[in-house]
Amino acid sequence: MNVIEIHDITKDYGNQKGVFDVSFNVRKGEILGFLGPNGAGKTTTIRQLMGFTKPDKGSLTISGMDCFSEAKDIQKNLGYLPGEIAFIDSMTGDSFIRFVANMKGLKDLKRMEELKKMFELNASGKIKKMSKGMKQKIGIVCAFMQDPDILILDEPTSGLDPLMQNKFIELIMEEKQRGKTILMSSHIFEEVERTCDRAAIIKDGRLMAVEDIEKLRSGKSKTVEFRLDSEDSAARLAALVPGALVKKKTVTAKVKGSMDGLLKQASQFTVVDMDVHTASLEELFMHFYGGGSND
Ligand SMILES: Nc1ncnc2c1ncn2[C@@H]1O[C@H](COP(=O)(O)OP(=O)(O)OP(=O)(O)O)[C@@H](O)[C@H]1O
Repeated sequence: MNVIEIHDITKDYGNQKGVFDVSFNVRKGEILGFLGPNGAGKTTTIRQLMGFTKPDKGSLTISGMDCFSEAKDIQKNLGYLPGEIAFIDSMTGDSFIRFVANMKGLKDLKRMEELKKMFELNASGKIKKMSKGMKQKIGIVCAFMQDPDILILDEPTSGLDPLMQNKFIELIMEEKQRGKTILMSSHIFEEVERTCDRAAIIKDGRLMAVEDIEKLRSGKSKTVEFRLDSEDSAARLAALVPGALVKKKTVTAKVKGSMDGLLKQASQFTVVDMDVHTASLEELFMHFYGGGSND
């Protein structure tokens, strides 16, 4: 069952800016990573999901309700972490959190206290004097304290140090265990790899792919390097393997999927050494961005 549905939306800001013909869904209990370079259209899409702007064409629904006309009802059961939080700088962090809790009609503040403890947040000072990381923690507390079933998070770990990024990943995994549905935009592929079931990749306002993280992993290529006993053997092996490169006694080949064929070819020669390099998920990520190669 889909909780979030985006049907063929276009929001055209002119000059090729905006989002164009974007469609994807987030299933119940799923964590979907929304990835893309700066200016790709992640925030534009998220703002339409929040009902802040209306698409020029297409529709968005959350739990079957229209994101624009029924935004108020949707937000009763939704946690939202904006990319840039509109703080009231003269307030203390604690008074801001209480202000948001009041707005949401939240009476039980137990979860809020748990979250503050989890992120080691002392929010008693004025927001204007806080670091970006502290402000981000306040945003996280505000998004999760109501214990909503659906969460929309725009670059949730932005500004957090590595320790706090890990805490955030723990929190996300806990929430997933508890059946929450989460859409999370990110620049950090490792974070998406560790937490998400699927990734939707957007570039220049257009959706490039929606893939299972498992499938992305299995689609990665490996670079295999053989060192043979002679230059002659190396040249003969390279001639058997399409696309292989040869340099003196070394043969380098790229493989996607099973390595069996390549190993059988190499076993006809005397292999002195062998090295296998698996493309990192980040390399794969760059491939989707069009900024590198991972063929
Ligand atoms: N209100 C607006 N008017 C005109 N152009 C806009 C408006 N909002 C966003 N844009 C442009 O639309 C494009 C998509 O922006 P968006 O903020 O959605 O990207 P993003 O993927 O969230 O990027 P980032 O990772 O930098 O946050 C950008 O080129 C941006 O400048």
